[in-house]
Amino acid sequence: MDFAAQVDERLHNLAKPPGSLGLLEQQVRQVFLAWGSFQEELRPRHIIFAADNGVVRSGVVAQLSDITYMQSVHMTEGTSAVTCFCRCHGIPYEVVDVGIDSEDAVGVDRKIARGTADFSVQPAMTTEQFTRAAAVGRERVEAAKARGCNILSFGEMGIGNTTTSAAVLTAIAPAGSAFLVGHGSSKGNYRLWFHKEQVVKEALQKYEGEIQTPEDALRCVGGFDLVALYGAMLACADVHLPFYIDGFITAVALACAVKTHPAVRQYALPSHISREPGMSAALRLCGIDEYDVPIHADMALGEGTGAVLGVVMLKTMLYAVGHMATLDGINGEAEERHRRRMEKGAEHQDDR
Ligand SMILES: O=C(O)c1ccc[n+]([C@@H]2O[C@H](COP(=O)([O-])O)[C@@H](O)[C@H]2O)c1
Ligand SMILES: Cc1cc2nc[nH]c2cc1C
Repeated sequence: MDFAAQVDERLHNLAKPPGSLGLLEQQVRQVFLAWGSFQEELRPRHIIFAADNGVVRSGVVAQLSDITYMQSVHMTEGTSAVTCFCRCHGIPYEVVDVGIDSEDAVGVDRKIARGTADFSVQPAMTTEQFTRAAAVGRERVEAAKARGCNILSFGEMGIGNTTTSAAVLTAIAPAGSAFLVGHGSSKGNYRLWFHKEQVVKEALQKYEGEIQTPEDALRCVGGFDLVALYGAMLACADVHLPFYIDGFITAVALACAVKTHPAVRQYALPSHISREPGMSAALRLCGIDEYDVPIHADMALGEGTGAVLGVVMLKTMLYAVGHMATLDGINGEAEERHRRRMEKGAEHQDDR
């Protein structure tokens, strides 16, 4: 029996109606297949790539870009949403500074530049910067693997990165795809939203001749966080490490990675559906349907909040797989109990 058949048999034989744990079962199945073995313990790590985006100078966000630096510092101190989620569940994490606009680095210092260039004026980064950012992602995954991690979750922090993600997605999605640009962290600000759409549209016209591949799109209109995520996801496929994506930004990085190297899909687990309108389109490019996503909770924070919740669900499910009674066992017990009850019933009838 090949390993996939063994996994199916094991899950099918848990003491519950087959398939009744829905996506939890499907995800634990995917993780066993990614590992190529049954492992009982989850050794997670959450990796957050943080960077600033030059396109904020085109007025696409309402927030100060200084929030990238401040929130990344809070992450290292454990006082951001995602790092509270991690601490609550004992999940180790790291913040990787791939390009925060600050003199001092935050967390793991892999700063490539103090933010990207404004893509409405020039390509977001040079080819050399692209290569370095992708290598940072790969290096962090290899380091996690060397530490013995068997599951990763990815998050990001970067004011302006819903604009870079929408621009990359527009470049790689089928022509004419609608609703790829969203409100980002400025929910309900329609003036900003229209402007953002315009900035994305004009940039894609500007780089039309230059963008042929997902990598071109990431370099011209992406960000260092997106590129590091992209490099990290490619590396996960190479070292057989399954990983959870989070919201819109990580979904766009995944769409690029799957387009470049389709095997990445086998290692990628969706966690939640972001409120950003482009989320579903990005997932569909990866072959993931909205119904394949376990958490529909109107979240749109980023940082990897949904991804960490995915890890928590997986840990719960893995424990259940390791400790649940079997269907064969419970069926046998039920038959035995039934037989004894019938015998008892017959004895009572004899008594009468
Ligand atoms: O992950 C998402 O789906 C998501 C949706 C909206 C906002 N965000 C977070 O908010 C920031 C980007 O929003 P914005 O408006 O500055 O482009 C960035 O730090 C992301 O982590 C993240
Ligand atoms: C406060 C704040 C926290 C964030 N975390 C991720 N993106 C964010 C954007 C803002 C504005």
